[in-house]
Amino acid sequence: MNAIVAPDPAVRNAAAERLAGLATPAGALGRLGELGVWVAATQGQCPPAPLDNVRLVIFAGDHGVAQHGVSAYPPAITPAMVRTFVLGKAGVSALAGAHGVHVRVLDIGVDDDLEGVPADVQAHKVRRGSGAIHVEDALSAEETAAAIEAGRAVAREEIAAGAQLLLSGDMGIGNTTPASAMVAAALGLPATEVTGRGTGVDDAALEHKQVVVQQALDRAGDRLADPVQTLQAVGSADLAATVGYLLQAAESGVPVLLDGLMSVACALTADRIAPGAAAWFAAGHRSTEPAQSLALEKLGLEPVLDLGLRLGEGSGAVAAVPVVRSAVALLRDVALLADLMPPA
Ligand SMILES: Cc1cc2ncn([C@H]3O[C@H](COP(=O)(O)O)[C@@H](O)[C@H]3O)c2cc1C
Ligand SMILES: O=C(O)c1cccnc1
Repeated sequence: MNAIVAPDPAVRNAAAERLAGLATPAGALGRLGELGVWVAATQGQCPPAPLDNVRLVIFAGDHGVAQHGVSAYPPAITPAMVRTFVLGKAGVSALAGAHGVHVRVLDIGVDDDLEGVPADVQAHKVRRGSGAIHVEDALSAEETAAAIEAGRAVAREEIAAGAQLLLSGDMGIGNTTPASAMVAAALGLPATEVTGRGTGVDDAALEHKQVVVQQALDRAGDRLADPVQTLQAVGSADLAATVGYLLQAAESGVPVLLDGLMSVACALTADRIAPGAAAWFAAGHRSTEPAQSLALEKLGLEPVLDLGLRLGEGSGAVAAVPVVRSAVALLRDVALLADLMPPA
């Protein structure tokens, strides 16, 4: 594990100074000002460069626990949606098309052979489906390491393709159950405080889902004190790959815009593995899932958008991209007040 170097503090100061000197009233740009300063610090240059190459990776996988009444939808949706991303017809595809974001979908642990989809979608596949976490480990130790390394390799590929900003997305029926367990493990909270409705389960199913999450936490016991063991016991292949992707981005000094529950649960886990990683992350949106807000609070991240969105796929991150680009444009293109005033 390489140490995380923080975004450049000298550039951060220079950017904050430039922001304060813009031809606007002090503080008038609000959160847009702060975001621009963050981008500049992550780039190590002020003014920051425009974000022309923004890249989303959707990590897909199935979850054994989805066979046990925790989702409003059947697992067969997962491979169907992978095909839909490939066709560019999912919710996030529409947003990415509107905002010029490159999308890549990867089958990390889908319980299907996905015959006919381009081979590169399965280039990093770890296994077919992850274990039902309330009764068994999600992964073996070897699979956990392989999934984290797969995510790291994907981040390196995206960075080599010129990524200036990386986004993480998820697809996998049942995945809000392991993601909630990961947040509970990191924060030491009981299932009742973290578990939400995911795709929209009713009251009875929510109660059952809370029991299932708590069973997973109790089964894992002391292993939850360790973030990698947490992934092995109550995570999944796709979530472990997402953690590797986020770790590699932070280590490589490439900023990340986070999405909803799965993305943020993985960011929290990455920051447990490599403290300081979160300095490279910004939060795209606030999801309706309680665990997502709890994790954002722990990471000290304030979401850019709050739209009541609970789609996943990276949609909340992609929706926030124009706001981040706006922040960059302001810090780059607004005159300095001092340059407008006649010399004293
Ligand atoms: C058609 C459809 C498209 C989706 N796109 C993202 N999700 C989202 O919902 C799932 C998580 O919720 P739960 O844990 O309740 O199953 C994940 O697949 C997530 O990406 C979808 C779900 C459905 C049904
Ligand atoms: O927070 C999310 O991203 C989310 C919430 C519900 C279902 N799918 C995703």
